[in-house]
Amino acid sequence: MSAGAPPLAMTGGRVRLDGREVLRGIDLRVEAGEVLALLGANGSGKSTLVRALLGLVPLSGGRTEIYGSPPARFRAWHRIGYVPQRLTVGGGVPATVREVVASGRIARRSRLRPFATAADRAAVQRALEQMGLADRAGQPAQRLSGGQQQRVLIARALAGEPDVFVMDEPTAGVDAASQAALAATLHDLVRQGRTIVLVAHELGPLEPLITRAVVLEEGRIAHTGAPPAPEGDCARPGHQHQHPHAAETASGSLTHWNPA
Ligand SMILES: Nc1ncnc2c1ncn2[C@@H]1O[C@H](COP(=O)(O)OP(=O)(O)OP(=O)(O)O)[C@@H](O)[C@H]1O
Repeated sequence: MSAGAPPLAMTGGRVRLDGREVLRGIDLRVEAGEVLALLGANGSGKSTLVRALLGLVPLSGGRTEIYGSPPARFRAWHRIGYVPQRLTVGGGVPATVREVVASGRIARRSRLRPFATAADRAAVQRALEQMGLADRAGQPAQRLSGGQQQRVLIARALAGEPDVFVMDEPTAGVDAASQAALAATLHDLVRQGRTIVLVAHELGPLEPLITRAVVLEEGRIAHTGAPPAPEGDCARPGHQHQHPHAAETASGSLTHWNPA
C-alpha cells in the first residue's frame, strides 16, 4: 500500500466473461471523499466494474489497485465495505440478521484480538439501528423480504466502519423510508470523509450526495462529469428522475445517454 494512493484506481481495465468483452478499457480513479455514482443501462457493465475494482472478477487486461496495491496483495480489507447486488451470505445456513451484520466486523479481527469486543458489538447494534433492523436482529435473514435483505447487506457494510463503501444498487427494492434513512447515514459518512461508489438506476434521495457521475455504455465509460442538478422540472416533487442529463461534463451536456 502506498501513502497517498487513491482508494480505487483502474487503468485500461478489461474483463472477459464467457468469451465476451464486458469491460473494454476502463480508466477510473476514485479519490478519497468522493461520492461516485455509476450509471448506465442494464448490462452496461456496472456490477462487473465494481466487482473488478475490488478484485472479485479478474481482469483480462489493464490493472486495478486498491490504495495502491493490486487486489491480490491488498491486505487492509477492513477499509472496504462492499454491498453486493443480492444477498450472498447465509445461503443454506439459517444465520440471523445480527449474525450477518456482525460478519461485517470479521475483517477487523486479528490474531491478537480474535473475538468480538464491546466495540464490535456496539458497531453492529448501531448499524442495525441505522438500517431500521434492530427489532429483527434475531430473525433468520433468509426469511426477510428482498428489500429487508438489502438493508441487512448495507448494515453489514456499515458495521465494518470502512473508509470506502462500494454499493451495488443499494436502494433497489428498498422502500422510501429506508432509502431516506440510508441517505442520512451516508450523508454523515461523507461528512466524516468516507469514500462512496454506488451503482444506481434511480438515485432518489441519494442524489444530493453525489459528487461525480460516470455513465457506462457497453463496457466503456461514455460520460463522466458533475452530478445531476435538481433544477426546474427536476425539483418538482414526484418528478421521476430518469436523468438523460445525469452527468453533465464540463465540456457539454450528456445528451446521448438514455437509461434503459
Ligand atoms: N458471470 C457472467 N458470465 C457471462 N456473462 C456475464 C456474467 N456476468 C455478467 N455478464 C454479462 O456482462 C454484461 C454486464 O453485466 P453487469 O451485471 O456488469 O451489468 P450491469 O450494468 O450491472 O447491469 P444491471 O443494471 O442489469 O445490473 C451483461 O451483458 C451480462 O450478461
